[in-house]
Amino acid sequence: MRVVMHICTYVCFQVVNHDVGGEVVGGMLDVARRFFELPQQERERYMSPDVRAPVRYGTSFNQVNDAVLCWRDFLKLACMPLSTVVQSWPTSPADLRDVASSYAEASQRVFTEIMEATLEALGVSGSSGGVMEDLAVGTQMMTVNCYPECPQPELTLGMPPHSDYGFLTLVLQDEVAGLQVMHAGDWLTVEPLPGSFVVNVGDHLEILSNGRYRSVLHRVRVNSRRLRVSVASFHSVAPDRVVSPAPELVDERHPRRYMDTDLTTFVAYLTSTAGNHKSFLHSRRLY
Ligand SMILES: O=C(O)CCC(=O)C(=O)O
Ligand SMILES: [Fe+2]
Repeated sequence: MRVVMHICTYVCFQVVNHDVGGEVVGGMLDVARRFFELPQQERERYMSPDVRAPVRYGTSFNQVNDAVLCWRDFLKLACMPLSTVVQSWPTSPADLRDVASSYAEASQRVFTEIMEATLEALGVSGSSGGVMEDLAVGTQMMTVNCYPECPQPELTLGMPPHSDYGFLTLVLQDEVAGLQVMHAGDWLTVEPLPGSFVVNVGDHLEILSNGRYRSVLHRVRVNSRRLRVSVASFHSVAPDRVVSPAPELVDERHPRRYMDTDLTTFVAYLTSTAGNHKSFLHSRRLY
């Protein structure tokens, strides 16, 4: 695969010309749409208060803590190890398991390729405690988002400003704009490029890179005209695996900026607070 990257802003980029077939990305958006068209009772079977559940349907951002609800429904699917977790995924639409597992595999493949290039660019490839090996047996969570048409879009958001927790997030958006990233004090809309992946730097990469790469603050706006669907795939190491600044990137001129962290600490943080903005990451900062 030859990845061509279009730098759309300073803080995130879109990948086009990847080797994931149109039927895989198109199929994923299509089955996502059909899932959200299912009767409410069918979807509600997957509701769970347990944020660690391998399949979880819900609404808003963090339903338990949000003071103001967001205009969004979601289906979260754990994707690793795929052959085990797929058994708990929804059985309806009938092709969801097949289509979503092909998509999850493709996304993990693209992630691995971009992550290898990223480590090389940082000068930590082949070392840093075998991060690629840890990622190969790490975690992948897929969030399928649906933002219905909203009669008063100026009163709410699809998602509040936040950064993602993992190393990189691959976002597949349909043709409806809504995702915005913060750059130099302004919200920039990431224009949908059909079939492309938007790649966001997450908190774990900010920590690993000792702040060379910054996780991107982003939000989702809703509109009154068209429902929007997106699929975000979050990639990280296993929940108990510690993420720390790569030793190669810490020296006298670049002191260590972050405490060690792991996914378990992040989940505990999320269940205790609204977790908006970059608050989790800031809680891991040393100065
Ligand atoms: O809907 C989008 O474009 C982005 C979704 C997102 O930021 C997330 O699921 O964390
Ligand atoms: Fe996000």
